[in-house]
Amino acid sequence: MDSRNYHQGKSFFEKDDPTVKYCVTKSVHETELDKKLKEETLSKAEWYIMLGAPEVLQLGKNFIQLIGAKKVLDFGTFTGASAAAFASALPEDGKVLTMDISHDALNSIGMPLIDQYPEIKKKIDFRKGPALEIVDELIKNGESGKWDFAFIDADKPNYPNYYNKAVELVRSGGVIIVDNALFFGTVVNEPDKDDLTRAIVKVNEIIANDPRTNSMIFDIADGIHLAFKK
Ligand SMILES: C[S@@+](CC[C@H](N)C(=O)[O-])C[C@H]1O[C@@H](n2cnc3c(N)ncnc32)[C@H](O)[C@@H]1O
Repeated sequence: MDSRNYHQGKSFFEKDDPTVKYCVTKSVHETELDKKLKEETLSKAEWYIMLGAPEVLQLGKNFIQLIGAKKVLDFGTFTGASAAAFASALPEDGKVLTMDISHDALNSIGMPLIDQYPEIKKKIDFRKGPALEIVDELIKNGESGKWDFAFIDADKPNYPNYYNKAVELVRSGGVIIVDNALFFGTVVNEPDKDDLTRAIVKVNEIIANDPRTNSMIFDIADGIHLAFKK
């Protein structure tokens, strides 16, 4: 851990803030599985701070349904919370391809819960390996422009690469959510803090100047950069 306040922003760490509580109560609709994954991850995972914020996952679900998404890319599985949330918003024939270099947290915490919901599990393709290699393989196999939605939430130094690959893979009208766009305030207060912060600053710059997408940064949870493929 470093000097960042990793408890800043996400609603499950801001329980005493009445505005956060109001917004979450009025707009976040977690499934039973979403709630179980959140509770087990927060209580059992060593790196529980990595858990996706329910409000960000809700926004992802809303976009998935709005654009009629069927194919979702999920960069960073961890315990499976984002993959399971997105799968719950997809139609029967929808698919989430979720990528992670490790399945330790998934196997020990997430999968025993996901196993209890076969209708969700059958929509998720759990791939173990470096996400960059997996998406490069997709591009090589002619999958460019065939995906609807992407959520970028894996290793920070690769965020610029993941964004560029996601723009390539997502169709026109598709949506990309880049998580941690404010990186606990460091992109504003200490943009040169370290390689991780510099990578987030860089991806925000790439998106801001990208003629392939329209975009907007939102100050929810740890910040998200939304990109809409033209
Ligand atoms: C912030 S967590 C993902 C959280 C998850 N999306 C959620 O909503 O709870 C980041 C994950 O990225 C994974 N990761 C790190 N480097 C990676 C890489 N090169 N390729 C794929 N996944 C990676 C980590 O193992 C970790 O589980």
